[in-house]
Amino acid sequence: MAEIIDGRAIAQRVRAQVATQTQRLLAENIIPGLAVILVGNDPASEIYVRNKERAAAKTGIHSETFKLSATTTEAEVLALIQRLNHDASIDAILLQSPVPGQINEQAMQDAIAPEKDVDGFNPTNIGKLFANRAGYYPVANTPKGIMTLLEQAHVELAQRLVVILGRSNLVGRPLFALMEAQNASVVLLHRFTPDDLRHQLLQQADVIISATGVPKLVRADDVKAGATVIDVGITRLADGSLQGDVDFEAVAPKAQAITPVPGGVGPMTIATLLQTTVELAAEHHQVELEAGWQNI
Ligand SMILES: Nc1nc2c(c(=O)[nH]1)N[C@@H](CN(C=O)c1ccc(C(=O)N[C@@H](CCC(=O)O)C(=O)O)cc1)CN2
Repeated sequence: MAEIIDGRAIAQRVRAQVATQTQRLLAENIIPGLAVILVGNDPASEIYVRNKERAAAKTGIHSETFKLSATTTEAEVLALIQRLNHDASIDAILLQSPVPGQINEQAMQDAIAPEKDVDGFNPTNIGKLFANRAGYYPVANTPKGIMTLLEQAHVELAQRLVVILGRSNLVGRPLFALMEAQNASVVLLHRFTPDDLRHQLLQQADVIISATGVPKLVRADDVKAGATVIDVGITRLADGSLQGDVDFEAVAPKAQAITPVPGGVGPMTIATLLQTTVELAAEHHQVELEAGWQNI
């Protein structure tokens, strides 16, 4: 039976480290500031944003949430982003995704100042990631959190075959770059990959990351014995339960390590958001954070 990678426990350790780092910054009169913009009434987004507010407050980060109506215009969101770009009390700006149809999400991501782009969605930061530039820049929090999970579970990436299912800007694409930078051989598959090719590649993978939102897409016969399986998919079923992309019961007995849904990757997204907020605040004030995140 596989090791179950406990995302809640690892996220808790990241949050404790964020609280410690925040205390260090506060001692130098630096208050890390996070602005979260929520446009519209998507019920899941409302919960995620509330959880972000609560988690920030618990760690000592100053957070402000801007709840805008579903009819807010693009010009209004842009004006808010521009105001926050110039607000010295704000180190990190996040526009909760998805946004209503009248708003061009990419244009808003482009408008967030790269040095406050806590989601790492601005093309300047994406470019640095894909060019494997040295120095600090923000990276999308779900893939960054997955890298923390793998590190904490002592999963080796160098010289391993990693297969990623799903090429979103939120998960698959940045994860591809992060894994490649760790000297993994990475294959990024998507909805146009033929089923038989997907099956053949998955069977060879040392590490599988699935971020498709297709319930139970990854089955036991897709997985090589001893592989590590990371499930990013979260689908709410008719009975209210959550189902991942991986058939957990069937795959777990074959895998070396596996994340559950819920309680795997999900909790890392908010913990890593707080981590990135503190890192951005430290960057802005040119303060070196003493302990590395690897000490969690
Ligand atoms: N601007 C952004 N928008 C969105 C992001 C993001 O990183 N930046 N990610 C997701 C939503 N998200 C945070 O925003 C998020 C998703 C899931 C979880 C989580 O803890 N999931 C739990 C299950 C929760 C449940 O019961 O529904 C788990 O998997 O255990 C936290 C945050 C899209 N938008």
